[in-house]
Amino acid sequence: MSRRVATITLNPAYDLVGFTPEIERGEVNLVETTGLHAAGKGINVAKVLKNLGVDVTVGGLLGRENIEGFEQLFTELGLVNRFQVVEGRTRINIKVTEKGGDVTDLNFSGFEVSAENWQHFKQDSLSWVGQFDMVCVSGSLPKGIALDEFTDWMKALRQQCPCLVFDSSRAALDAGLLASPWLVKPNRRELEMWAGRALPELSDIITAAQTLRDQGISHVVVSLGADGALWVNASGAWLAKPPACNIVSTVGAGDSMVGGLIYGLLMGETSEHTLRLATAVAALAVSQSNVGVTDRSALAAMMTRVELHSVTEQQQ
Ligand SMILES: Nc1ncnc2c1ncn2[C@@H]1O[C@H](COP(=O)(O)OP(=O)(O)O)[C@@H](O)[C@H]1O
Ligand SMILES: O=P(O)(O)OC[C@H]1O[C@](O)(COP(=O)(O)O)[C@@H](O)[C@@H]1O
Repeated sequence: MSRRVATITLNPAYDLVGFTPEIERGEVNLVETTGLHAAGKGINVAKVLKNLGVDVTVGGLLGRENIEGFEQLFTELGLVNRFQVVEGRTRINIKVTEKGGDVTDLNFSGFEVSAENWQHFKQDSLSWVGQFDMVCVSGSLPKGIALDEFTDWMKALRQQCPCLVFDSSRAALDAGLLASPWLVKPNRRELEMWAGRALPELSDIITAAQTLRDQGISHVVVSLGADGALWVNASGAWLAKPPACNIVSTVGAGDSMVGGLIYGLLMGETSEHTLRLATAVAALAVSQSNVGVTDRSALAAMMTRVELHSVTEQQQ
């Protein structure tokens, strides 16, 4: 029986989120705490999907020593928990928003994964991923997981579940892309790092996205921060732009977009509708301290404010 969606987060995090008018480097900065959330990319995606009414299973690796906040979240949201517990602590990441809306991320390192942990995780995850309509792998890799091991696991995952969604950065992004996932969502900076060059114009981004498509990736969605997102697939290319938003925290904006994309695709919506929805979900996320869709009417209203157009050959 199909079990809808599973998200896998190999390196989750508690996000300590706060606000200070202006960060002064090398000085003592007083920060107003806006939240401490059990998070990490796949967990944020799962939260959005669950809010939208989709059954979600969450998996990956979690540190034993500070697991309670995650267990509480899974129970509260009714997420099916398939995380493997490893020795050590899940990391805490610090996210500080300044008055202009800039966010500084301090992403720390957490537990280290032993060879035995990784073997067990591979075996276990590959025994259940095939039950799902879509599987989303997102985020960085903890210490102990070699890049070639990650590529091999992603390839095996792709065999089990063709609709593999992937969102990562730096070396883990490069390693995961070698498995040709079904959908990938880099942000502009991540795409530039993968491409090894700056991508200043929309046409540069489209060219890089097409290169990824040529490598067997069906859907390439490039998120562009306040400028919105570009989606390139076999049917065309579209650009969505959100309205100007009051920024509380952009943390989880990308994850919210991934959640919206998965939701639209799962529901069989068109690319246009799905991109509009995902852009609206992400716009709501930046106006709050945490991710999630708590008000469906606010989402519907935000969708009407997203500007969306097809990117024609001429514009490309
Ligand atoms: N300042 C903003 N105003 C409105 N929407 C935003 C803003 N920043 C981000 N978003 C939305 O969130 C999406 C993801 O943000 P982005 O910064 O590109 O990704 P990531 O969080 O992965 O770095 C964007 O495509 C956009 O739809
Ligand atoms: O796994 P990474 O790449 O280190 O990122 C982890 C961080 O990304 C987040 O999932 C937020 O991601 P986005 O802002 O890209 O949506 C945080 O919850 C977490 O602290």
